[in-house]
Amino acid sequence: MDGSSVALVEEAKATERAEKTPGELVAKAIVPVKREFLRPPPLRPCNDVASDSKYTPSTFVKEKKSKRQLKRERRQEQKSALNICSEIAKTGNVNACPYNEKCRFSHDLEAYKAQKPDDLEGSCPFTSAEGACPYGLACRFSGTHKDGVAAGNLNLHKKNSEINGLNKDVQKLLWKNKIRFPKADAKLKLLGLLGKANSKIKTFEDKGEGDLKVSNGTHATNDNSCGELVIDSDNKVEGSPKMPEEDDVEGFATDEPRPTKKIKSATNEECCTGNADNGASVQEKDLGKSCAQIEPESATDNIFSESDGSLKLHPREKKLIDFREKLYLAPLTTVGNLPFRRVCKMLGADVTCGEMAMCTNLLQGQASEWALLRRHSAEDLFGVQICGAYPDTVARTVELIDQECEVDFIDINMGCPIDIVVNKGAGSALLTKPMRMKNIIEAASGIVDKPITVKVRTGFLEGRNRVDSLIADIGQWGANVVTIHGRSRQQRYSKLADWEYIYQCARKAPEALQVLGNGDIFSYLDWNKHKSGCPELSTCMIARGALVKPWIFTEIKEQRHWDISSGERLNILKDYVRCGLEHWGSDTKGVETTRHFMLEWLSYTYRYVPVGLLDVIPQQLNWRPPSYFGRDDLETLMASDSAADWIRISEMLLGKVPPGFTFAPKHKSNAYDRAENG
Ligand SMILES: Cc1cc2nc3c(=O)[nH]c(=O)nc-3n(C[C@H](O)[C@H](O)[C@H](O)COP(=O)(O)O)c2cc1C
Repeated sequence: MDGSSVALVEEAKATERAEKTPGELVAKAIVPVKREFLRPPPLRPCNDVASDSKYTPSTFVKEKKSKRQLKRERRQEQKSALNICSEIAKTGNVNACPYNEKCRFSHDLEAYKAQKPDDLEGSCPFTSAEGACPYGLACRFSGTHKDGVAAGNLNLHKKNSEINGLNKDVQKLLWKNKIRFPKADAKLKLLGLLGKANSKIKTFEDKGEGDLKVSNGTHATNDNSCGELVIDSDNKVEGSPKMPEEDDVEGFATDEPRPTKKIKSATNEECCTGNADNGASVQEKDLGKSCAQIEPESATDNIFSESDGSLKLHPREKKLIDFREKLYLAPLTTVGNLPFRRVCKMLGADVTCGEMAMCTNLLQGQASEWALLRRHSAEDLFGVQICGAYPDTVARTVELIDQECEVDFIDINMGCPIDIVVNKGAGSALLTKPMRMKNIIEAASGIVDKPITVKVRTGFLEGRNRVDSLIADIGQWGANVVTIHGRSRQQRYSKLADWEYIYQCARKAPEALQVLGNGDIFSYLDWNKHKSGCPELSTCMIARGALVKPWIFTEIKEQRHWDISSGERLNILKDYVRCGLEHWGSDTKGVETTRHFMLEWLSYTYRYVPVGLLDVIPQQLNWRPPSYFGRDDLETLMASDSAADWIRISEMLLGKVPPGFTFAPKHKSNAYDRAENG
């Protein structure tokens, strides 16, 4: 079909839509937009945002480069004028860097200044903070810096607002496999789970879970990824954004490659590795004694004290959290990053949770994975989510997080549907292995006083729901909360969430186990319906509803449909940009990382149709928006499903994209039934 015939077909479809009654549109899951706002869809070669626009050239899939080649290119890029050494940028003094010519970054201040793009509009996000901007001359808002104020310390800035950074010393010990896990191992031994047959913890050379990479792009791990991305010189997403301090702040984790030589597992098999048969009968005092016999190689090699009283496996007093009525923003890989969570907090979310982090990657000290555990001071009720296939990996991760991070609860993802996770036996695969599920929950909950929560789907296979038969056990095993996403793994996002089944499970749950429902909540009426439909539910979790309209939390709190204006929506994006620049940095890299994640988010926000344009209120999450005009140009732009228009929005807030810019959303939001991580 040529262009003009496509246009005719589209126009005919639009006319047909305009002739349908609101009821007929709803029956077809199309948003019933008032007739006067409808318009024919703009002409595009195809409806796939990834191939849309001049910004996404067909060369998007690049040839695969070897690790060595990538490393060489990275080094060259670091030395180029684009990447000024942070010490020099901070002070403006070319002699300020203690590494001199050994520094990996450019010291050519004049060349840097010559190529530095003009400042962006707006003011530096750090100017109101104590001290001055930690990015100094490299800040894209440096013109707004106060003269004569020395650049601030990035670490200090972050310390004031962000916690849960991985300590560099701990990271090195993790790399060397020299951290020991007395609580986890004692508990595993007690449960008879520390024997070789059960232990799946691998050394770095093992190509097991640790090499987990996710093919569909929703979550990739080992070499920088998982939602926190690094943008390379072409601004193509490669992995996790390197937190600035990973490079240059003493004491924080780094993305430097781990040592390659074969490392012996520090687990003392004789002492701590139990025998699967005898574990359950081992006496507590014997456990304590045998573990205490291990001589750490040096005092600093063993960060956990051997005389830790917690080795005594007395049942712990859990610090319980009452989730009732609390508005819970779901864990969301990639898009549920710290700046997004801050925005949701501003708009009324009560509970936030980090993006899913893989246990094996955390245990290997991968900085990009640890970045997923970061928490902002605004997140006053915060949990992290982990995913693992075996009790030992999960229990050790829980012990490590308990030791290293400040979190209010730890959630175990037992619902992740993506193949690479499921194929390793983690995520929703656990729904087919109740014994493994039991062992994981018992081991994890037995070693910390923080609540252990689990997130599940209804079951693995369509029509074979499992959770109702497990729910009493889940409580018995030690979980304090279970969140049920009302779909099976097989179902992914197709069909509506089965809330009747969620209610059934909630009614069967023991009193001590709080049950949270999850699926398709998109308005305060959805929320009210589930809360009143099943008083046994403690609360509900909101995922895509918050992505598409983060003000859903305000709507629920204020019990209204907010006919939000495009200007108000833009202000929310501005807040995100400010939080993004604070988190990822106000230098070029930080700006582009912020842009990248904002674009990921914008690949959801266009699905919102303003209340004032609707024939039927409220909009439902599974309805597809037709093409329509907004009440002003900005509203029309915000309704676009084109990546080029999302980029235009980003340019309103973060300046022009660099030459050769490409963007394709990780989660293709126009594919309504794609699998995500939960
Ligand atoms: C982009 C995206 C990322 C997600 N990442 C996670 C995750 O990291 N962990 C998780 O348990 N669920 C994840 N999920 C699933 C959601 O938390 C939630 O269970 C699911 O979307 C159903 O809720 P909803 O209908 O409100 O969207 C993700 C969902 C989306 C759309």
